[in-house]
Formats: sequence, C-alpha cells, structure tokens
Amino acid sequence: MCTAATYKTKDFYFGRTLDYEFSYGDQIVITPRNYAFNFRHVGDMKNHYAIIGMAHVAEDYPLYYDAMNEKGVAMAGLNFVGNAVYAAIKPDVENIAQFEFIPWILSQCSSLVEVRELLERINIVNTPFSEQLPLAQLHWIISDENESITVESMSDGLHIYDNPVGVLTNNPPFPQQMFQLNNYMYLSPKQPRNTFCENLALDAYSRGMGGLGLPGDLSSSSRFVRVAFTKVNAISGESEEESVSQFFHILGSVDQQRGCCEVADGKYEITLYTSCCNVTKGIYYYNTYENHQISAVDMHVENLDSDKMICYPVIQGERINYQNK
Ligand SMILES: C[C@H](CCC(=O)NCCS(=O)(=O)O)[C@H]1CC[C@H]2[C@@H]3[C@H](O)C[C@@H]4C[C@H](O)CC[C@]4(C)[C@H]3C[C@H](O)[C@]12C
Repeated sequence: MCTAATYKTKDFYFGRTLDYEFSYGDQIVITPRNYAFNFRHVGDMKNHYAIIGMAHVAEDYPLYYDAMNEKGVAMAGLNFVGNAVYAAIKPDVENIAQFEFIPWILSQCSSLVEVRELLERINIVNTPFSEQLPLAQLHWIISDENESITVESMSDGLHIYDNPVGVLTNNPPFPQQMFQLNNYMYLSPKQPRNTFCENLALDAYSRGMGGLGLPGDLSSSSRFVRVAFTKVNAISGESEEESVSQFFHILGSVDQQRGCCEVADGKYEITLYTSCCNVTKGIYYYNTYENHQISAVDMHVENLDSDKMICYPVIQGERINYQNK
C-alpha cells in the first residue's frame, strides 16, 4: 500500500509513503535538463525541465516512483492492481509507455493547466520497460500548488479526476474513495456535543472523541480517509522545519509497521520510505523504515544543465543522537 498527500504552508509540499514487502533498489535521482529521454513511441527529447525524485535506475534510465520538476509540478505512481489497464498503440495520439508517464509530464509541464492539455493527447500504452521489469499497475496523483488531479487508465479508457482533497492511496478507483468520505463528514478535531439524546447525560470523557470512527486499519480505503482527515486538519508554522516536520507527521498517520500486514507467509508490507518534496524549492526530503532521520537532496545545488543523471544512495540505518556520550 502506498499513500500520497499534498500540504501547503508558505511553500508547497508533496510526498508519499512507499509501502511494499521488498525494495527494487531505489536512489534519489536528478535528471538534469540535457539528459536525453528516448521515448519509445514519440522519439527523443534532448532538453527539458530538470526532475528530482525516487527512482530505480536501469539501463541508464530513471524509473521514477515519485518526483517533482524545477517548475513546481509533482507526481507519484501508486499501486492500482486489478484496475489499471494500459492501451494498445493508436495513431494520431502521443503513445507514452506506463514507465515513461512521470518523465513525460514532468519534463514539459510547468503547471496543472499544462498537464491537463498534455493529457488530452496522451495514450498510456502497455509497452513494458523490459522482460525483467514488466508493467506496473499504477494510478497517479499530479499536483501543483493550486490543484491536484488523479489519473487512472482503465479498461474503459483514461480517467482524469479533480482531486480536491489532495491525497491518494490504492484501490478502489478514485471516485469510490472520494464518495466514502461522505460517511465520515461528522468527524471533527473538536470535542463532540451530545446530539445522541438530550435526556442522557453523555460525556466527552476523553480528548480526541471528535474523531471517533476514523478507521484505524491499513486497508487502502481506510488509509484514504485517515490521511485525508489528518491532512485537512493539520496545522503548522510556516517555516521549512515546521512544514517538513508536519508533513512527515501527516504521512505518519498511515505508516505501516512490520508485522501488521502479512502479504505472504512470513512476508510483511512496511513503509519502506516516506518522501516530502518541497516543490517550491526543489528539495527532496525522505526517511526510511530503518532510518528515521530526515535526509535531503537539493536539486538546485547540482548542475542542472548537465546531460548525465545524478544519483544519491538512500541512507539507511538509524542514527541515534546520544546526549551523554
Ligand atoms: C510497488 C510500488 C507501489 C507500492 C504500492 O502501491 N504498494 C501497495 C500494495 S497494494 O496494492 O496495496 O497491495 C510501485 C510504485 C512505483 C513502481 C515502479 C515504477 O513504476 C518504475 C518501474 C516501472 C516498471 O514497469 C516496473 C518496475 C518499476 C521499478 C516499478 C516497480 C513497482 O511497481 C513500484 C515501485
């Protein structure tokens, strides 16, 4: 399972948890402006906006899971197993392989307005990256500081939904996820009043009772409601430290601990990493299951006019700050 969310203070933040039972081998990857993308069906793109995100690198190609560009657009792919269906190649449209979708959008769009224009001509096709790395069944959240959308390629075509809550998890399809929020509209961060029966002396005997009923399990639909409730009510200061810290707390509401979600005999899904992009400033923050310290890579420190990918390893291993030795 995975969860993505957006958050706005002075700057705009976007990130995700990546939950799985194993890692494909990830790195923080910067694709500078002059790295040539060779799109399988639409040809070469020799220069483009610079991109930074988490990716698996294969054959000198950045297979991004989540990323942002230097213009303030960010996107993430999340599992959509059993529902994602990619199309066959068609004439007169832009045929983009599923694994090319993040580079295709982030290399040329500086806003969601431009993303929507590009999506009018796109056909997301079922060309796998390689035999070893077959198609991933995903759906996507794409955001800038003004709005978010969800993109789902299904058997009945490509769906583009406004995403007014700015969160995404996995199944079921997005309209059903949004609809179920109706069931929780009574939830509140405030203490509840007794509307049950005025003749009964009911008591708000504990803090937090306004959120009673918020689902606590790890299913995708429960995580959707929980992260939406947390995100829309989250309050923080505007500084970078306060905003980043708060962002990790928002996604912390759907963190997966080893042992609680068994996916096969003795195999457990865990939150492998959590990312937080400062989309305004081009800084990619992350922490991992094994390393709670927040690490960061700032794209603007690099030579963004280069033609070679720049990769940073994911830092693992807890770093405990002893105070007395
Ligand atoms: C497994 C990841 C999604 C995690 C997730 O959503 N888990 C939920 C589990 S469940 O549904 O709720 O059961 C996805 C997100 C991005 C994916 C990767 C990216 O799409 C990039 C390439 C794409 C290639 O086609 C396959 C390898 C791959 C390197 C993908 C491997 C894997 O499918 C990733 C890492």
